[in-house]
Amino acid sequence: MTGEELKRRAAERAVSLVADGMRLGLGTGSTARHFVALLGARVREGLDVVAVPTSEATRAQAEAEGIRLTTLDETPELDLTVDGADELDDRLRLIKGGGGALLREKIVAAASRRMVVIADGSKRVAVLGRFPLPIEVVPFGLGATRRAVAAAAERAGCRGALSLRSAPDGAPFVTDGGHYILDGAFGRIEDPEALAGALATVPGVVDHGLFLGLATGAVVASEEGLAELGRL
Ligand SMILES: O=C(CO)[C@H](O)[C@H](O)COP(=O)(O)O
Repeated sequence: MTGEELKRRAAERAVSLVADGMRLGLGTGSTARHFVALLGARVREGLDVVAVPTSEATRAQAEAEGIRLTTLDETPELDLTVDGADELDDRLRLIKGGGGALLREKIVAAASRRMVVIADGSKRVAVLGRFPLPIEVVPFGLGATRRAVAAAAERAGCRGALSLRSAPDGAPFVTDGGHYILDGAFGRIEDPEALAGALATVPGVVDHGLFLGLATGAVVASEEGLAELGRL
């Protein structure tokens, strides 16, 4: 089975969790894209839901699928968010933000009663950190913020290169919120909570891709079948 087929399998299970009347959060990335496509098919069959997208890319896809959209201003509490992840551990701690949407993804997940992660088996790790940690920063003061991020990470036991993410044209990648992303190649993050706490003290850091205590469940698809973690 290809990676895309595995992602679709996980998305199919997540779509089965959606019921009429639900207020949904729609994730971002190639796995979430399968979910939005499958959800769109159910909406065209008559399913009545309303959804908040976590990126402009997902907004465009959801609109094209005919999914009714809302905002967290109109609908501040959601029933279920379904999103992908770059890594997840057995305690449902995540690294997200490979697609650059981590800030809206975290706001939407925090506004949801349930957040279900959909992923293929390659995303499951024993210890977070193989995937570089995205850290969203304000462009102003980038040099100083980068130094402060490095110092904060070191206090939490993490060292590694902090690379400014680039767009395909070589310019800095700019998030939907107008920020830059530093990708921290820390390797093993032994204490994600300590790192999250340390990063939160740095002025100029808007947010980071550690999602701790947000995911309530996960569907992980591999050749062996679907593994379900936590509460779906
Ligand atoms: O956090 C994300 C975007 O900001 C994505 O959920 C994450 O990067 C996983 O993407 P994919 O499903 O394409 O592997």
